[in-house]
Amino acid sequence: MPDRGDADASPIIRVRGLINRFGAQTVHDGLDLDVVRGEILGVVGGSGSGKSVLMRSLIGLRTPDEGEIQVLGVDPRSDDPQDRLHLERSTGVLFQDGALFSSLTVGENVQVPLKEHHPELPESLRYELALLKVRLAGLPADALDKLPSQLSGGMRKRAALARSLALDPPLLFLDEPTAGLDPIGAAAFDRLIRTLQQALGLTVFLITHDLDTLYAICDRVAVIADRKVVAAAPLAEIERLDHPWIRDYFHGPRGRAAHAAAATAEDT
Ligand SMILES: Nc1ncnc2c1ncn2[C@@H]1O[C@H](COP(=O)(O)OP(=O)(O)OP(=O)(O)O)[C@@H](O)[C@H]1O
Repeated sequence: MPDRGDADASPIIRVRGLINRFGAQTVHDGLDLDVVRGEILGVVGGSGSGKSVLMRSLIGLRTPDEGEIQVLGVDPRSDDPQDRLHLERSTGVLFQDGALFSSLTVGENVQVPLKEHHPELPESLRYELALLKVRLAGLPADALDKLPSQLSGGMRKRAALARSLALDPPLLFLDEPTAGLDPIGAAAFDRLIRTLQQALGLTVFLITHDLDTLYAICDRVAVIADRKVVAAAPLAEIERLDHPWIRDYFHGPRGRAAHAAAATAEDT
């Protein structure tokens, strides 16, 4: 029986010596990362630095060229069906585009993982559970019977979040959840993630370009540069590091504005 990472002290995600290559291009070269149980870890890095490839490796969509990955104590590419099932049931994923089935209503979308993993549940209970998740994600009950195309971009993100929460996973992967949202919608989505993380005790791996998100909700930030995680620490520590990408990102005009906005929010 593998240790499926139930001991509280162990990191919920552990990556060692990860190497990912595409032909002659090396995207990750000896990347190490720990994600601590119960934290929101923001993952940042320049465009093409390998954030999404890292997430794909963690959720088992890509076999790394080298290195070790443990998610909840399990190798995401394990051949053991029990391990794969354990991970599928314990992780929720929100892809950048939401990836909802366009021909299904929001309620049907949320029920997809429930049908797959709990076919024994009666239809009425599945419906009730879908309603609960939709409400948890901050959508009105009448969103349940709408098609994704009938929702705004922000509501679609919430619907996709509701689906990712369908199985009550302890671990959430979010790829740029606020991309494409206006600043007010993005701030509301940030608050929702923070609230859910606290209420449900979630661990969140969150890829973002959004500096406001980092300041508003991330407990720690992992910076990917030079094909590795060059730093993983609370934001206050990251800001002090003398690394060219970190300097440009956090101390450029947008970084200063986000910092000032966060300081103002704390004062009020
Ligand atoms: N399936 C693939 N085949 C070939 N190259 C790929 C593939 N997937 C990713 N890459 C390359 O790997 C690099 C990292 O891609 P990735 O999508 O992880 O970057 P990212 O940090 O998420 O970027 P962004 O912030 O722009 O979304 C890029 O140069 C990309 O072109």
